[in-house]
Amino acid sequence: MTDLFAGLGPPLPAREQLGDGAWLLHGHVLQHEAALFAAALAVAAQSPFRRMATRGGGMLSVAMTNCGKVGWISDARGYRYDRIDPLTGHPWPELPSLFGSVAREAAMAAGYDALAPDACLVNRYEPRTKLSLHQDRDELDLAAPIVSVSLGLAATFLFGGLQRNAPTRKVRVESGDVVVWGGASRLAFHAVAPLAAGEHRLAGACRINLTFRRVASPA
Ligand SMILES: O=C(O)CCC(=O)C(=O)O
Ligand SMILES: [Fe+2]
Repeated sequence: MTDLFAGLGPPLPAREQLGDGAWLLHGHVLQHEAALFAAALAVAAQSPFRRMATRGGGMLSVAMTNCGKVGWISDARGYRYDRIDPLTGHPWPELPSLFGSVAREAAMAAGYDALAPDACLVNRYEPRTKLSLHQDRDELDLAAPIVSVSLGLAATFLFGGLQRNAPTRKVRVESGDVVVWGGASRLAFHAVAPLAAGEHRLAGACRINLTFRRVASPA
């Protein structure tokens, strides 16, 4: 009998461990893919994607926007969170309710308490753009995990250790995948390799990533 699945390799596990307290949840939000993508576009219709400057005088290659109580920004003064979008002069768009429920649930699926995000950074990667090795460390609340949702073109995500020079693990992240890191891995270095060209049925030639964070400690 012909094996229809011959050559496809073993099926991916639902949950792949990337480090202590760090998990890649394969296809975890695939059933919400279209709605999440539409909600991200609605956010960008209010607060457009833009490339941000860096303190060093450069520019991030990835275009970004935010929704939630506070948004992450970078400019000549450095990195910080702000309630106001400097481009529009208005508060960032509200966090769509689907974003809140997905972040809450994905944190729990990775073994954390429900996450109540007060910030969502929306990154738009076009072919050849990348995110260099960094830590997410501008948040006051380091007890809450980071929940990162991939949509659109697949990318190579690099997950390292607590030191910049620690070896990194490279994993492919596809639309609908979620990476959650917290606890002992909360300050792990991570990066996104330059995006390969391609065409995604929903997103076209780009990848959108939603990074949900708890910036302020709960009152
Ligand atoms: O795009 C990703 O997968 C990671 C995003 C990220 O690390 C960040 O926005 O800080
Ligand atoms: Fe990050």
